[in-house]
Amino acid sequence: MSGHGQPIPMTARPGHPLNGVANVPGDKSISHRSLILGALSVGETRVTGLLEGEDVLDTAKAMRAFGAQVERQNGTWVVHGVGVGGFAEPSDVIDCGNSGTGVRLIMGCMATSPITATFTGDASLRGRPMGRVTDPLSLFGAQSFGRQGGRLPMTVVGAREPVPVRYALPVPSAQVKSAILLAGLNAPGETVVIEKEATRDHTERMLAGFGAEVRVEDGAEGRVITLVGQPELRAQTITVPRDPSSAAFPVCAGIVVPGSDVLVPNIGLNPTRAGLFTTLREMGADLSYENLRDEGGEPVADLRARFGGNLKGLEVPPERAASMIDEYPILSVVAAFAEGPTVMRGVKELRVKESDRIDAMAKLLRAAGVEVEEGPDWWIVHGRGADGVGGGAVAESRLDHRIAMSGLILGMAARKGMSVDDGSPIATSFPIFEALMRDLGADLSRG
Ligand SMILES: O=C(O)C1=C[C@@H](OP(=O)(O)O)[C@@H](O)[C@H](O)C1
Ligand SMILES: C=C(OP(=O)(O)O)C(=O)O
Repeated sequence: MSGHGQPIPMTARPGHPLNGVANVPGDKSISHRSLILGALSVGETRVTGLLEGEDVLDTAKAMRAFGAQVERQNGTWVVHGVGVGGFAEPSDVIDCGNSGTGVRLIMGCMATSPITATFTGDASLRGRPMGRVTDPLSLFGAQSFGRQGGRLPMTVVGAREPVPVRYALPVPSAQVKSAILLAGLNAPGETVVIEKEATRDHTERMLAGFGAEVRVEDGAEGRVITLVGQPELRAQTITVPRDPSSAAFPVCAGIVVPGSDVLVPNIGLNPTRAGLFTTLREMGADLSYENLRDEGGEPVADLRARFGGNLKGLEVPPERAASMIDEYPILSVVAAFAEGPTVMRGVKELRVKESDRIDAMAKLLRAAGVEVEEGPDWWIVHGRGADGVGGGAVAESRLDHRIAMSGLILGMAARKGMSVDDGSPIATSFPIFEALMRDLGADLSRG
């Protein structure tokens, strides 16, 4: 769990081109879901390529607390599930560390069982809104008792006689959608979630892969997802693909650090996740998709990112936001090295992530000499061109891995480098970031 150890100050310095192959770790979203769906299945689920970051390890611990067996055997994660409706009541508080995905999905999957669980997390997670999940869970018959504003710690009392739910998402959130679908697993009848904008669809796809009946229809109201409750989920063998959200960091570093040529192999280009790469290409980045192929019904490519030095700012289409929601911090770094403004609208959700990411990046960029304007759900970064960013400051990472990594990538290309006060949160999603960036040639040090 982040935020419990000593802060790790880190500094990145310019003048070191990045070259080589970057093998980024497994997808965080799919890793959480592999453990959770494995725990809700009958039989032995085997998972290779699991992201062994703190967020996912906290979910593994939580699944054990609800009665599943979860073990790592020679690099493969083996889960012996308890079946839908088989969760036991945990004997202690469930600590999900820094992970919004972990806590919200787990609340969903226990909310329709007759058990009670209390959830907490680190200071970042305790500041994030949980009402977006507990409101729809109350429609199944679950109750919740948390702090003011629907904050953790929070106790969820699962419904004894759950009823299925039909719910239109008020916010574009895959976590809320997933919590409802996971709760719907143990409710009789059909649970329906409607989303106006498509958010990442891993839960729907994986539920179908584990044997649940899931229908997805595009209608006038948006995407309508229907799950037939009380299936028997069957254990699966899963190979977790590499994480496009982690790939974003070496890709963007390759684009902004002069002289770089970086290959990031095997990255899924599921349209619900790939918005950043489309945007970078529109900005004029030298980013190519090599060896484009189909794996398990999804497009996959090796991403090759080279420094070109002639990026142009643009307006990111707001309807693209969900498909790149975790990538706005690193996009704002690329935008700083572009010519002209980059306008990002429809991104209110950035304010309720591990930190308020608009505020955190605006302060970081301003400290580096970049002008930023912001409003409740928009921000504009005024680019300074390929060699126009000064840097030379220490930014606060605010218990937010993506802010820490974004600050360090900025430092690799800014004239005076950049430091962050605490790189320890990086271990939540990308534990090998430091070693991987150094292997590419980055001058990245602690202190
Ligand atoms: O479902 C998921 O795995 C995730 C959904 C997104 O959150 P929201 O659902 O809050 O948008 C994203 O920011 C997070 O990193 C992972
Ligand atoms: C928002 C993120 O994660 P979570 O919501 O799971 O904490 C993220 O990884 O950028």
